[in-house]
Amino acid sequence: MGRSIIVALDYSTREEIRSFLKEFQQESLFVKVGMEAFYQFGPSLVEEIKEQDHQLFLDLKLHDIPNTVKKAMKGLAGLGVDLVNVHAAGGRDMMQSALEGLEAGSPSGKNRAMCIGVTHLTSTSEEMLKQELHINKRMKDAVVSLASLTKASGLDGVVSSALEVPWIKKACGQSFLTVTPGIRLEGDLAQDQKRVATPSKARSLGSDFIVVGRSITAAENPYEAYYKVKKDWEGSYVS
Ligand SMILES: O=C(O)c1cc(=O)[nH]c(=O)n1[C@@H]1O[C@H](COP(=O)(O)O)[C@@H](O)[C@H]1O
Repeated sequence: MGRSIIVALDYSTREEIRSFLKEFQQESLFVKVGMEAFYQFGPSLVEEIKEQDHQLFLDLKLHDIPNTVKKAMKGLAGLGVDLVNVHAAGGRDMMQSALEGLEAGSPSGKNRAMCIGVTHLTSTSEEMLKQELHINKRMKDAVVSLASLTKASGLDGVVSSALEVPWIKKACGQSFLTVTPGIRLEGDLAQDQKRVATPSKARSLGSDFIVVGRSITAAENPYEAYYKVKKDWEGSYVS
């Protein structure tokens, strides 16, 4: 898995998803199907996207008791997606059970999907961390703590904001994947996101994948917006 853009297909109709993907028949994308689309359109949407040869992140952020997460992951593994996630706050047993479920449900001869842990949502500020979650830590330390637990549980990486990536890489190693939402093009509104970065900033901080939703999907021309994000992301590449 190389560094790339993951487009969050947070559309409320299947038609909008289809017409977005229709623009990319010549190019294989990495897309994300999250709760909004999956809860409405279900596994058949995943099958439809996989048939078009796009890579797929199924973002359902599982967070439940270990046994439930294991069984749920076993079911999701059969969909043949490339990347799935859980909330790291579910703990070590839950994360290990997620991996066991994924392995048990993966079709024989196929690698299991990559599995990552969500640290602190990019919609959480340091103030919220203290006032609402009663975690008296700097955001970077709270994120690194969950990233280290995720790594110790055997997962492949984490979701965090781009701003914490250098500390995650320092604590968990360069090959530990960092998937970073909260991405905005210069001048775009942050909306509900609190920890944001531009694609070029995320790249320079070392993100492996940026997750981009509204900067692309809510643009007047999503196709052009995708290439604008791509140019900003790739333009600042430092090898
Ligand atoms: O797991 C995620 O993908 C995720 C984690 C997180 O901390 N923050 C976050 O925004 N996301 C997802 O990333 C996407 C960001 O969308 P935009 O804010 O529209 O770019 C949404 O689909 C969120 O569900």
